Parts: sequence; structure tokens; C-alpha cells
Amino acid sequence: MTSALATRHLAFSYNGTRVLHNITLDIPRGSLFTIIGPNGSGKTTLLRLLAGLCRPLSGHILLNGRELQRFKRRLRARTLAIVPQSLPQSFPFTVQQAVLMARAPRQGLLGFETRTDLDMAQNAMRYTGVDHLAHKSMDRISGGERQRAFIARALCQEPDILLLDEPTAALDYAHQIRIMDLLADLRATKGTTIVLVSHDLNLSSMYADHILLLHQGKVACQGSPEQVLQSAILEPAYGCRLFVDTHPQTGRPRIMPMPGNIPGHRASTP
Ligand SMILES: Nc1ncnc2c1ncn2[C@@H]1O[C@H](COP(=O)(O)OP(=O)(O)OP(=O)(O)O)[C@@H](O)[C@H]1O
Repeated sequence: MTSALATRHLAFSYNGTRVLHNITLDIPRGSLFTIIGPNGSGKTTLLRLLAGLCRPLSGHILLNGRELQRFKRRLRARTLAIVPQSLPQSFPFTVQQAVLMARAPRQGLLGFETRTDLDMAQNAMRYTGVDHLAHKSMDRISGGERQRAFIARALCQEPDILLLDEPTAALDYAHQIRIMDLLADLRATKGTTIVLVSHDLNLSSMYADHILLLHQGKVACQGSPEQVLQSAILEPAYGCRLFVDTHPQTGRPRIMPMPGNIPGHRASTP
């Protein structure tokens, strides 16, 4: 079966500085795929490339088996949605207006919103727990609420593939679980492929079925949570001690950072 997204020998550089090298990956349709790795390892850059927001230096990105760059912008917007890491500082719209904008790629030439668009926006806001903020300005809500509003906006686009950059970073525990449950539910009920960048190894362990570990712009390891989330694999990448055992309730790997140095490891700056 064709992967929803795939890359072949992908490389990228910013102004001549190579930050991604020879990335080959396959994201199965309907999977929850997590990209992990230390600061500066290239996670956001890889996600932006997968969304078609920047062009590779070399290599290929395949969306449903076809070169991503061949897709027209409107079709790409109907297939892929991205929730970025840094949300715009100023966004002078109400939450409902911001969410409704995501329907644009599905509206006709006149661009009027229909009853369906309004219902979709309402459902997405309810799903992410921001419906009570519908008429508040995006500039006057908290960071976590803004993050959930941007997730609602992406859901409203009804994408086949949803890319999220650290979607739980600004959220309290209850909302982290709520967002992860929501993503798992989207995947189960609609078959949406979910790709997310995360620093939270335990959430990745609980929810992901594929994990890709980046280190210094290269794939250090990829596979199931059990294959990737091992001390011997994580410690050289993160440069700190990480104790891993099996969670007694979920049966998934559980990761705890530990004080102290890894013998023989020299801290590297990205
Ligand atoms: N716009 C840019 N111009 C130049 N270099 C950049 C730019 N954005 C990122 N970089 C560099 O590219 C490398 C990868 O950055 P990227 O943001 O993809 O890493 P990351 O793994 O997402 O990091 P973090 O976990 O800190 O968010 C880093 O060395 C970073 O300094």
C-alpha cells in the first residue's frame, strides 16, 4: 500500500548550512507517526518540508506516491494541514473566524461559508474545547487556548494528513491527554494520518505506532515505540541519562531522565 507521505534521500540546508541529511521515511496511511529528537536536530524543518512549506535541497517527498511539489496549492491544502510550533503573535480575528478560514480550500469561487462550514467549525471548536471562546479575539486568549484553537482550525480543513509541531507543548496534563485522545480518535474514526513533532517521549510512547528519532539532522533510529525508546538509542542522541522501563499499566516504554553524565559522552551543541 502506498504511504501517505514518504521521503527518499531528503536533504535540506539553510543558507548553505546542511541541517537534514539523507532522510528516508515512510508514513503509513492512517498511522500516528511521531518525530522526536533533541533541540536543533531538524524536526521542525522536516515537518515543514513534509507540508510543502520549503523546498528540499535534494531528494524526494512523496504525497500519496506522487511528488509533493507537483500538487496544486489548493489540492495540497485539502489533503494536508499543518499546526505550526510558533503561532502568530497577533491574529486579529475571533476564534470562530480563525477556525472558519480553514474552510477556504473547500469553498466555491465566491468563498461564502455554508451551513456545513459553520457546523464543521462548531464541531472542531467543541472537540478541542474552545467553543466557549468562539466570539473572543484570538489576541485575548491564553497560549494553550490559542494552541487548541489552531488545532480546531486544522481539523476544520478535514485533511487526510494532519501535521502538528509540538501540539501539546503549552498544554496542562488534562489538555495534553485530551488532544492526544482526539488525534487518536481522528485516526480511528476518519483514518486521518497524524504526524507530530514532540519532545514528550512518554506521550509518544503511549500514542504513536511509529517513531522517528532525529539526531544532528540524520535518522538515528525509526520503528515502533519499543524499537526506538531504548536507553542505548536515546541517550547518545539526547546526551543525558534516560532510564527506560515498561509502564505497568500501558505496557509501553516509560522514560525517566536521570541526573549524571553518560560515560564517554561529550555534550554536543546542535
Ligand atoms: N530559518 C532558519 N534559518 C537558519 N537556520 C535555521 C532556521 N531554522 C532553523 N535553523 C537551524 O536548523 C537546525 C534545525 O532546526 P529545527 O528548528 O528544524 O530543529 P528542531 O529539532 O525542530 O529544534 P527544537 O526542538 O529546538 O524546536 C538548527 O540548527 C537551527 O538552528
